Amino acid sequence: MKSSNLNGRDLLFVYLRPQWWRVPGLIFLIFAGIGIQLINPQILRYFIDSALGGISVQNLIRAGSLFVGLALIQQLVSIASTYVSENVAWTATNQLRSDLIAHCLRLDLAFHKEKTSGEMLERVDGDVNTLANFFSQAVIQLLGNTLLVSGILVLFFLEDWRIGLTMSLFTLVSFAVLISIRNVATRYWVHYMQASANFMGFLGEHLAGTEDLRANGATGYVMQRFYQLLRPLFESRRKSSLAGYSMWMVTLFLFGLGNALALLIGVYLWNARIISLGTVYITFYYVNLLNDPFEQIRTQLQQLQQAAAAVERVKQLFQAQPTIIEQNIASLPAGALSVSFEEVEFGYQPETPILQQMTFSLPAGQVMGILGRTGSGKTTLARLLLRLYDIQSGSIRLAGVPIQSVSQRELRQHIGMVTQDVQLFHATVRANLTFFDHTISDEHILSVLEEIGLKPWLNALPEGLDTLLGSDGEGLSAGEAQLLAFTRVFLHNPGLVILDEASSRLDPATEQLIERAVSKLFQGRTGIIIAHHLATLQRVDRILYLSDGHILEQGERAELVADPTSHFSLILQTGGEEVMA
Ligand SMILES: Nc1ncnc2c1ncn2[C@@H]1O[C@H](COP(=O)(O)OP(=O)(O)OP(=O)(O)O)[C@@H](O)[C@H]1O
Repeated sequence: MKSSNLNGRDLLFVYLRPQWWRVPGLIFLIFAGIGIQLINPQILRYFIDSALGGISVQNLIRAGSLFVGLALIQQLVSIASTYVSENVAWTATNQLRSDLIAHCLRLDLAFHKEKTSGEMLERVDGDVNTLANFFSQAVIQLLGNTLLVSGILVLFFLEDWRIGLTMSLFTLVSFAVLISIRNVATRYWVHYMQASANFMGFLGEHLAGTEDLRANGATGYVMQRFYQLLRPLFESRRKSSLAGYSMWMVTLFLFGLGNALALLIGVYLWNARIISLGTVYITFYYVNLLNDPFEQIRTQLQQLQQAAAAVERVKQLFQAQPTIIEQNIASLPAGALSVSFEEVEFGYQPETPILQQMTFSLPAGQVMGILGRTGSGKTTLARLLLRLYDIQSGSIRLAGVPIQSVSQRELRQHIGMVTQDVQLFHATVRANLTFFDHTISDEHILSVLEEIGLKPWLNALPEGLDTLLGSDGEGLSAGEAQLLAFTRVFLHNPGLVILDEASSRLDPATEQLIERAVSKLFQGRTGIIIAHHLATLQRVDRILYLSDGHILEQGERAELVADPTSHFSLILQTGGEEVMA
């Protein structure tokens, strides 16, 4: 569904329109439910007045049964309308959810780096849930309850104009009082929600970082911050609970007042022989029937505001557009790809350049090692090759083809990247390796695992390829996680592989496995290694030495080694730890 250029109301219309055929049924159910609620007390009046008038027990039983039967039907109608409205709401909002997720996945990295994952969850799930709740309950209740209150007031007038007038005034005043105190309670509630969001954000971040916090002895600091956040949480919660309680008290008082008024006027009119005892009773009954709709209209009005705000935020999210414009006017050849950068300039913010005057080339099938101090731009260079960001000027070509003329999909198919921080999902080993691509056969996966030396690891797993991995690769060593990432690349078979080498030291056995896997990975492919160990550079054909976003030195490794004045030989002589960080 296309939703980017819509205003808030249109957005709702687009998603609710396919549900239109359910609307007449829903309206019928709402009217039926209200009708029964209004009619049923009339049977009570008949019951009371007839009992006093000396009617036969059989007729009384009949009236009683009718009352109970109608009450039962009313419950069934309310179940049916809830069923239909939940269906309307969730079918419409599930479509909205899927469109939002698909839209977010299309947005580029720059957008996602700007938003925290909590914020995205709030947009895609929290706001859409608010809308779903609004459509499933609020619309029905708001509409139904408004009709019910109006119906009750009309019935009061039909009974006697004095009852109608008194009760209409009572309704208006009560409603005004409830709305005005609600504003006070809402203010406290907003404070509490903010304090709670701060607290949850803090908790989430620190629980995720438990390992580092404990290793660095920062638990005391965390506890102190915890107490600092707990205090406002406690205070705002107390205030908002008190405000909520006071509202409840006011509501109770108002209904006590309503009952007293109904009794007073009822008794007065009965004494004057204007109405029957049954009418006194149903006046009393209808006043009590006002209780629920009042309470619900009040909360539903609040939900209406929340839903309006949610629609606005969802609409804004839809309006965010990818800055990377897709073109599909060229394709890349199969096999190893040459890489060339010409006069590339790039900054995450255009006014702050990160890579400047970057010109180098790497022939197809060769391996280039990139080294440089931390922050020199190594990762940025890799991101540009994958076109996660667009450059400000210059050109990047693969096999002579400018990368912006190739579709993102094709680019991803021809480039494999292994980062230091391997993302693993809470799914089977198979799904983690194939990224849920069912066309890759188990035989193929097993042969690649064998080739990479991960077969013994796989054999030790309880259910082989079907074993579920913990989220975030829990239970895997950093080396194993990297080997799994290598397997992904092998299965995918790209022509260019970018490897951000693990900077931490691995145990010698894993190191050896990785060494072997890397050699295989680069066979018949072009390779770029962001190197963190000098030893790694022994395997490369070319060197690119970055400093502060510039190329300090580049060339064939053998030539640079042979030249004693080169920066690279200097690093080799000194061990060069600081540039290999
Ligand atoms: N998403 C981003 N937004 C803004 N600036 C960024 C972003 N990512 C990196 N930078 C900045 O770009 C510069 C180059 O960073 P980059 O990560 O490419 O360096 P690096 O050489 O890979 O460093 P390291 O070896 O520590 O990974 C740094 O100054 C960094 O602060």
